[in-house]
Amino acid sequence: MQVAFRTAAALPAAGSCSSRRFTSCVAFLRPQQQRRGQGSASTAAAAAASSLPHPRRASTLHCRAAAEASDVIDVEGKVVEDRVPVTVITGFLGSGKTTLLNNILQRDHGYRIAVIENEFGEIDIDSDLVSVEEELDPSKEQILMLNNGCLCCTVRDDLVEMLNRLYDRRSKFDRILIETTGLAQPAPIIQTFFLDPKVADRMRLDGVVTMVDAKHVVRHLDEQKPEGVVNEAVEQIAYADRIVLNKTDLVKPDELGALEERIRAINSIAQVTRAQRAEVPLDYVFGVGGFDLEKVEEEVLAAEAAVHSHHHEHDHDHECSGAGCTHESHSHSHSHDHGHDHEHGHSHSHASSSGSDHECSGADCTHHSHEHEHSHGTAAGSGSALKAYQQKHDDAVSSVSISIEGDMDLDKVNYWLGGLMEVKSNDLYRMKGVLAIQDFPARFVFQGVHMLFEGMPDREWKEGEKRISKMVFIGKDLDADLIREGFQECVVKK
Ligand SMILES: Nc1nc2c(ncn2[C@@H]2O[C@H](COP(=O)(O)OP(=O)(O)OP(=O)(O)O)[C@@H](O)[C@H]2O)c(=O)[nH]1
Repeated sequence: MQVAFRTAAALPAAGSCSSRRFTSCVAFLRPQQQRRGQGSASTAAAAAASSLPHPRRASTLHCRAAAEASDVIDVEGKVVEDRVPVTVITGFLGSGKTTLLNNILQRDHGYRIAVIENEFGEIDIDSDLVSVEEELDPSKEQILMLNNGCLCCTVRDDLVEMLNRLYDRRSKFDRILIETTGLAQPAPIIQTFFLDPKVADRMRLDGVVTMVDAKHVVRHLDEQKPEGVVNEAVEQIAYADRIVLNKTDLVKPDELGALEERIRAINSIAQVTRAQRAEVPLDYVFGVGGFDLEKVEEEVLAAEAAVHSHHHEHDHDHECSGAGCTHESHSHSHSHDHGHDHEHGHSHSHASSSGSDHECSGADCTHHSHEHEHSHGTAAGSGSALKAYQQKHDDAVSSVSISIEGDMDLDKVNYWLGGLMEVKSNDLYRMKGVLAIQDFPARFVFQGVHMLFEGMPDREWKEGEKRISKMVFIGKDLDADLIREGFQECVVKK
């Protein structure tokens, strides 16, 4: 049996990066680091910083120090996670959240699961649909209802209270599942697990699983909302760690690729799987570790691979025969098929419903002038290994993935990333990255949600391994060029 004791992780001294977990080496923006960096900071970072209201970034960034105090360290010095894993199931109305929940609860997995259902209105319908007993029974799942509004806004305090009440009966369950309403915005729910100190200390957000209705998702994604009003369907995809493209029986098989592509363009980090009746393996939903720093690298790599294959696919399915058509100059090459939803009278703003259908035959064909805004940033940077991609559909929410070879200047990264977060925090939904910092033998991994940021040194760079920094951002109205430029400026000049 392992002996465990609690410890508070010490923050490193200024400039040192020796502790296992630390919050000050990269992008934690101690004011003195900002000032040091300011003189030599990048144009992009300087531009970003010039619009800062005041230089108090350090206080707006979330440090994991508080949560670190709850880390349980075993005798060998390893951190043992003792917080309760929580899975959030979200997805638009009717996408299959309750079906997934039922699937999970009916399986013989051995977990004791506490379920929090969130239902609009006073009449609780969903709990009737969930086939478990409500009575507290240690061997059964329990269902707790939050009926007086949407989890994402009006009842977040209720959620905190309910989570804390649940924790008092910690010995009776192993995991918590939260099913949101179909109109929930995931951000406030996610933030609850980081912002409320008690909850952060007791619970660990394992992952956000988003159900997507293959039949109707395009209609929801394309829905034009008034200025300032969130498109919940887009946001639910953007914040996801795992996406279930459900109800595949209701669309033609050849439409699924385009749907996945549309999803990946919004969120290149999340895994996407197809399903009918929400039938997915349990480990697709549990043990996701979507907010674990230890998993950042694989997710960043997967996001990069997704972007590559997306890029590659479209290089193939686009044919131009016109003299004036040069693929290199195209800002789009997507092949969306939005046609499947037309039975609902849906129309969208794309000039062409399908990039793949499009043939260039005229001398004056310039794809990049098409009304729809599909763009890939291409490899850029003179001689550097910098690559940045942005897939921009009409959805303002997209993923930007950057990878760059060469050591980064810590002060500059701090300054740039802090500036970016300060200026774009509302629009920066999620980000993950692995950085090569000058003179640091270990890689630095980080992840963030809006202004919440955590990072730590990871394994050491191996002998002969290329020191490549990679980052993925998911957000709204992201300027890929500006992000790329700012990041490029952080590379140590030789
Ligand atoms: N054809 C088909 N129907 C499905 C599938 N998955 C779920 N359904 C049905 O779709 C309807 C909505 O599913 P739910 O699981 O209740 O969806 P939900 O996301 O919980 O719905 P809300 O609570 O209204 O947000 C139900 O009638 C399900 O039986 C599927 O893969 N194919």
